[in-house]
Amino acid sequence: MENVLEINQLTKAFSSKTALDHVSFSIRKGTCFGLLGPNGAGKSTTMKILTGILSADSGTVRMFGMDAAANRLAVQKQVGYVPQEITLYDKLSAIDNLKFFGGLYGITGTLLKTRIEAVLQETGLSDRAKDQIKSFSGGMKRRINIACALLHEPKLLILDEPTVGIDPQSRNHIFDMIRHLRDSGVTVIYSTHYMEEVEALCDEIAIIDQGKVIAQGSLEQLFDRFAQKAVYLETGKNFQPESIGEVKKIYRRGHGWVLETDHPLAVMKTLLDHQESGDELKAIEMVKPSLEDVFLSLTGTSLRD
Ligand SMILES: Nc1ncnc2c1ncn2[C@@H]1O[C@H](COP(=O)(O)OP(=O)(O)OP(=O)(O)O)[C@@H](O)[C@H]1O
Repeated sequence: MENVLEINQLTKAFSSKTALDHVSFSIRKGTCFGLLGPNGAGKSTTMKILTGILSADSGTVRMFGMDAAANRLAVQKQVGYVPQEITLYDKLSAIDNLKFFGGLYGITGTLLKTRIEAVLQETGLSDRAKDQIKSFSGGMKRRINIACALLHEPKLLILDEPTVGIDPQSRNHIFDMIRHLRDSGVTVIYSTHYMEEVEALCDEIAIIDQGKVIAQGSLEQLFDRFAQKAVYLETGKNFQPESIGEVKKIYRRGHGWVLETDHPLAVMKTLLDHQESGDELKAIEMVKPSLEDVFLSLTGTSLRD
């Protein structure tokens, strides 16, 4: 599958602060790509370089097969950007905001009318079209902000932490919109510091920390490479966890034990065999790996810190 975006060795510093340190990744057409990292990792800086708001100190960006710096206008026409800060006119209605942003993209007349109807439908806010933005919840404002970025039917949609501080209903709506766009062939870059969002939404992920991409791949690849596999079990009093082979580490969790192992199936079989020989087994399951485990194993710190 063709790459919509190829970033190679991107660097950016603000005075003495290195924001991006040789960042490279590529994104395939029609995928949702998650840029995951803590505050200050460099996510916004990367996105601002992609949209031409900032220029990189060094490195290259290729978009749709073109050098982005040399073909800024041609590239920009195919990119929709939803910045972290909501940029709407509070005193204007949703529809007037959309007319304004449509004008910025050079869309006018019947096409503008059709596109406004389409994006309002996509955001689920058609019935609020004539209401002033100041009467909208944070989540609804965010949805209109996304609608603005979709007016010109971009092939690549870049969203910078779009769910910070919004209600669950709007969040679910945004997720549905993104999935729908992705399924219709739009490529999406989604930045967040919420691991659960990346797990729910993204096909490919780059984990960024202190300006560096520290891991990249699909969820399965990241779990496979970086998350410790484990088995959780609850047993009767006689259980002696030390007696289980192939276990690297054992610790208590809730009413049971977590057994870290590179061979969870073999450990589960051993445990089930033990049960046949009289040990009381109340629960046994594989521990589902998470991006939190991946981040912890890569950096030694928690993303939630
Ligand atoms: N205009 C600027 N001037 C000085 N430093 C900046 C500027 N913009 C970003 N930085 C610094 O660059 C680093 C990366 O910031 P960036 O905003 O890209 O991070 P982020 O991952 O998007 O985090 P956040 O979620 O907090 O926005 C941070 O240390 C930040 O303080």
